[in-house]
Amino acid sequence: QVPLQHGAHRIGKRTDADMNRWRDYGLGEFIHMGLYSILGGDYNSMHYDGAAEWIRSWNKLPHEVYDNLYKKFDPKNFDPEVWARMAKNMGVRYVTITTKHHDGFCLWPSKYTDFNITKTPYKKDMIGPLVKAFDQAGIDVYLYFSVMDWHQADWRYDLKTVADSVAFNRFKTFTKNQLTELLTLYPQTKGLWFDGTWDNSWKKSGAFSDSLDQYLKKIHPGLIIGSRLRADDYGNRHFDANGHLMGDYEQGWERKIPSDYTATRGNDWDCIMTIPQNGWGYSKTWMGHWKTPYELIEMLAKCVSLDGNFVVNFGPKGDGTFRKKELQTADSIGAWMKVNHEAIYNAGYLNWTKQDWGYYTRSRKDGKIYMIVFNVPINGALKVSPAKKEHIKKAYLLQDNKTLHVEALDGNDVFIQLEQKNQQEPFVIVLETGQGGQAVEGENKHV
Ligand SMILES: COc1ccc([C@@H]2N[C@@H](C)[C@@H](O)[C@H]2O)cc1
Repeated sequence: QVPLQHGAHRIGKRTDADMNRWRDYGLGEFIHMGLYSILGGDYNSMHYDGAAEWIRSWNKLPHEVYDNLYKKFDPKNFDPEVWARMAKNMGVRYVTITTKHHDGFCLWPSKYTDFNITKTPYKKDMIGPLVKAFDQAGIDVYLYFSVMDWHQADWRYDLKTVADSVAFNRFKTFTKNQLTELLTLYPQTKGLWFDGTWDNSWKKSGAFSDSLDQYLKKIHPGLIIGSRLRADDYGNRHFDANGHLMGDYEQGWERKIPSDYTATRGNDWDCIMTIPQNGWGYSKTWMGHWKTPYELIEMLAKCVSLDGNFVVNFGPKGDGTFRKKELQTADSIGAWMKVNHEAIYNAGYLNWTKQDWGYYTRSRKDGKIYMIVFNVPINGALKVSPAKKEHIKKAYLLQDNKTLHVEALDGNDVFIQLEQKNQQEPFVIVLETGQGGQAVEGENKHV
């Protein structure tokens, strides 16, 4: 064990009520809205092929052109109730909204910089109405905040000179002030989602990141902060020099999902995912493959089966509306969740052997076991190998309670026989199990 002042202060999961609520979310939504939403990845009829919210870093776009976009920022058709209803219908239980991305533009009336929404034609605060609308819809709100701030003269990528450190100390104070402002203006906020913390300047500020984390939780008890905020004494991020997670959950799964349970290291975690291949802010022309609702539902099932949450990102247009394909995606996921949410909400990992047909989840409320089926075998027989002392007593379709035939195999394995094999979308089977005792009777019991 390396002695650390600013490594993990808690070993193992955080288990208070706020964190237990976070663990049970299952499905979430991310929203990226900012000046970049105006351009949609294009400038001067050229298309930037990077992530649209990074267009300011494109050498074909002069910084002062980008930074003057605030003069055009006017989401005329923005309606927080519409955003909240879309999320509610999709079945999400938490939403993370960008308050300030790397470009430094603030969607709230910050008194620490004029580069904020009150100086735009729109003038009004967007964060307050969104927090209120989501909160009233029963959706927990988290605020995305980029530490890296390209607009602030005191931002530094590295600390090479005394002057760098003097400037960066001013920057740290600015950052702490803005975060205090956000938590004071929007007390319903359940957590902060930090980004832009990979540069050397921040890696050398482990002590500050630790004291900031503790300060924010002191002024906002219960606040949830992932592992992307802190650096330890040696600049390690997410996991300290002793391999312990620094944060309330692992926040590294961006556009990727753990391969198996081992890869989660037993921590809480969530995966944030773009619907296109990459790109978080609105892009007029989507590059590459647009994930279907089927693919997103399979990612959701996989995340929950590995004790994580799954968060789908949306990038509204500069006028404050969502593109049609995003609305359709939210609708399709919502339709599936209406029927199958029992297998997703308050559910998590089950230590049974993974089978080809799909994923197991187990309810944290009543221990019920769910099979989320994506691949039906040609013979319609779904293999289930319960853990040693667990036996399948009954199997039925969640959508219509139809009991399915269970055939005992060797040991306490079973085949669950599907009567029809032409399902058009993923479906859920509920398993009722008994500890010990007699397995389900099978006609041709193998001896
Ligand atoms: C590969 O480097 C990056 C840096 C920043 C990001 C930002 N994190 C996501 C949550 C988006 O905000 C993206 O701009 C993504 C990849």
